[in-house]
Amino acid sequence: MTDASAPQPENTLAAYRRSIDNFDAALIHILAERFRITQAVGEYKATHQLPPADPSREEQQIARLRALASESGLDPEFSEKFLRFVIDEVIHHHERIREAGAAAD
Ligand SMILES: O=C(O)C(=O)C[C@]1(C(=O)O)C=C[C@@H](O)C=C1
Repeated sequence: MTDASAPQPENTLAAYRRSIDNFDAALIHILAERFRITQAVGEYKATHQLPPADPSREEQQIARLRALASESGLDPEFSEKFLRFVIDEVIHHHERIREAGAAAD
C-alpha cells in the first residue's frame, strides 16, 4: 500500500525546480537593472573623461559583499568571484562606450 497523501518524489523535485526557476528569473531581472544603471554610468564617465574602472571602489564593494555573504551563509569566495565577473563585464562595456565616443569625435 502506498500513502496517497505522501508527496511523490517527482512532485517534490518539480516544486523545488519551480522555485529555482523563479529565483533565476529574478536574478536576470536584477542583473538587467544593474546593467541598465551601469550603461548610464559608462556614458557619464565617457562624457566626463573618467576612467572605465575604479579599483578602489571595487575593493570597497568586494569587502562589503564578502561580509554580507558571510552573514547570509553564502561562500564569500563565490560572492567575490561573482561580483568580479559582473564588474569585469561592466568595465568592458565602459571601454566600448568610451571607444565609440572617441570614434565619433
Ligand atoms: O562605480 C563605478 O565607478 C562604476 O563604474 C560601476 C562599477 C560596478 O559595476 O559596480 C564598475 C566599474 C568600476 O570599476 C567600479 C564599479
